[in-house]
Amino acid sequence: EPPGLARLSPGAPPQAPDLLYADGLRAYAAGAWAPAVALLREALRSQAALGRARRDCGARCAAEPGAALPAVLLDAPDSGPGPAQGAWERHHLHLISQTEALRSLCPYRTPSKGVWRLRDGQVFQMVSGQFLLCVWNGKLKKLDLAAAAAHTFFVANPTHLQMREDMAKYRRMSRVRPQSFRDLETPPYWAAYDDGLELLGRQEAGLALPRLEEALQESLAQVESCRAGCEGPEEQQREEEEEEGTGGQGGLYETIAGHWIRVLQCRQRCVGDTATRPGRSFPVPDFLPSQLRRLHEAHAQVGNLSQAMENVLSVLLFYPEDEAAKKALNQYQAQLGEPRPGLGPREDIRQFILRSLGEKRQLYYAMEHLGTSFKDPDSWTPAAVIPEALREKLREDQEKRPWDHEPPQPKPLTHWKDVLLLEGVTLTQDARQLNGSERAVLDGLLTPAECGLLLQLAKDAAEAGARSGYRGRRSPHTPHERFEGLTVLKAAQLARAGAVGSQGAKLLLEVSERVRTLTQAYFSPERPLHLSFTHLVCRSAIEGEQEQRMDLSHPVHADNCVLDPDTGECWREPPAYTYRDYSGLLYLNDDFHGGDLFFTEPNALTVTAQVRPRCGRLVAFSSGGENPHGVWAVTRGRRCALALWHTWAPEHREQEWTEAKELLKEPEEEEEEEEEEEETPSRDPSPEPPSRRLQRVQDRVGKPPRVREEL
Ligand SMILES: O=C(O)CCC(=O)C(=O)O
Ligand SMILES: [Fe+2]
Repeated sequence: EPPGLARLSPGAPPQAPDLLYADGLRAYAAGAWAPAVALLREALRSQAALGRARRDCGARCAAEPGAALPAVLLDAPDSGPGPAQGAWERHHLHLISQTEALRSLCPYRTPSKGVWRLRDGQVFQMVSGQFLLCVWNGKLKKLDLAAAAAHTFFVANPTHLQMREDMAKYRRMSRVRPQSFRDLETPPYWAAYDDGLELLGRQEAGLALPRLEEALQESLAQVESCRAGCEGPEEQQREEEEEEGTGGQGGLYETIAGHWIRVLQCRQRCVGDTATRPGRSFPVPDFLPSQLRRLHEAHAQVGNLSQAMENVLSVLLFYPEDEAAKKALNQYQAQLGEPRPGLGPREDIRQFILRSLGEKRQLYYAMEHLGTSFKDPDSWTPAAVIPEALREKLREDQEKRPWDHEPPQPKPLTHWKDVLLLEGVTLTQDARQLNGSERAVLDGLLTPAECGLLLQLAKDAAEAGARSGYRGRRSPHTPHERFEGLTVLKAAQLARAGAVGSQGAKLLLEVSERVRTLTQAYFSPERPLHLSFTHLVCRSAIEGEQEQRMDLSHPVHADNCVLDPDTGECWREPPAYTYRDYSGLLYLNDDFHGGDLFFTEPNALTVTAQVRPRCGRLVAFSSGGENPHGVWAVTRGRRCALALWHTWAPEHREQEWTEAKELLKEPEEEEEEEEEEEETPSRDPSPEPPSRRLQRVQDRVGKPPRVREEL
């Protein structure tokens, strides 16, 4: 056991969680598993206690306005070099400093500096404490806790590949019960809300009510807790600014006002934060109204009409024009008979809305007069709260809003203008956006009709295979998916035999050439690339085997070398296809669940970028160790893509491509050629030089291959 570890004594007040965490890590490094687990659990416990203490203190501050103000703050406003402050600012400052002064009395306000640092986005580290916990617990044979910790970590970090594997291992262990996979950090309001909904579904409104009420109370408490935590990161940010010499220049007023605005912005985000969690979310931004709706319905079902009224009136506080709520209100009023003047919305919700609107007013004021920004997370904010001068601009922004979540606007590849083929193709993400060096996502390579034709080809080929006794086999990568692969030559042979349409087979060839041209133009304009292998691959989820899948559709790998995740090295030697230089994946559909492509760091663990397949989308990247990649499990439906690999080495050019091309020639073309050959018999004293024939084939390949409009 390393020296100087924090002492843990039951019942003692919580210690700074970051220090406990650091000690836990030291214990781990020394292999002292038992103290490591104890310290980490204590770190998590004290982190939670800290949150509660802040929340309670915050509530006390709000309840006791008007404490004495430090004179320095009140005297200060004019001392700064900023613009002269008017009465509003003075008043504002007064309010701010009042709250600030009070808050400074809160416990944990000035604990070890590191606590703030911990709060600053390092929750992940705390969660990774869970991760380490599970490793240690595995060693300590506390498997139940290990599985729960692993599950907890995994819910928060679903792309963590190491944990995915560990989870799979725990699931295979017969001693770990399914109930062990519980989320230690699921907020209680979620469990309560889920229970409430389930009971409502079973027409058990009476039992549902206490659970739904608990969910609402707990969510409001969680929002409070989040609000109370809004000062830590800001505090740190200010410290850093000061260290960098960027802070403190605008005078005390600017510093405090800036701080206050950041606090308000943070508080406004709290409902959203409470409503969201990786892997699970309430309908945001309707988090509170949606709970109130369930509540009024449940109360009405059990005949609590006055409570049904209170809840529906609360919904109307958010959305005064909500038709369904207005209708329900009328109905409840009619059922109640005599008017009840004393009945109003719930007090907790009324207070919540009043406070939130007060904050929004201040934020909009600052936006209008101090030039700060504020993105209102709520859709229920009444227009009257927004200053006239800002409304027009915000409305425009709102209209743009759906694009906020879309990938960056594709830019046309103007510098490839000379490549006629590229008409309609756009660059959606470049290497920088994909966090790599040689990676790109291009869209618009196929029309929907072309995708349809290639999907049909894959389907017909699979059926032809099934008829000849070849069943779609299990994927080589996972037992939970079927895998069908079709090469260009096989497609051409099947077309020749009439088993698949020749249009699809021809398109397959044409499209692969389209991808090659693009890949070369983008990554290797100076040095020709050749196709070395083209494969139309479909992966289908096997029904009934998709519950809690932990495996991948395609494990992380690099395409031209053997990846060693431990060292991050990639060995360019067999069995890898070492001659592959650039990879391309051209997707044909998106009507399946899961199946996104992802890139990782060379450790094969940290996901650096993800791409959702869709018709006509090409992901192209260099095939080496700089681009380890994999595919998330396909859990429903069928995912089809054209996988292509390019090489600089002409000797590795795909022979089958040329054979397929020959096979697919139309009879007239062949006749034409035969005729020509007859015209120039080999006996001819001046035979056509071989290059001429090659030229003709190339002409055909090179004739505007854009069949898109014709399809
Ligand atoms: O289908 C994909 O998105 C990736 C497939 C892949 O990486 C491969 O076949 O090497
Ligand atoms: Fe690959």
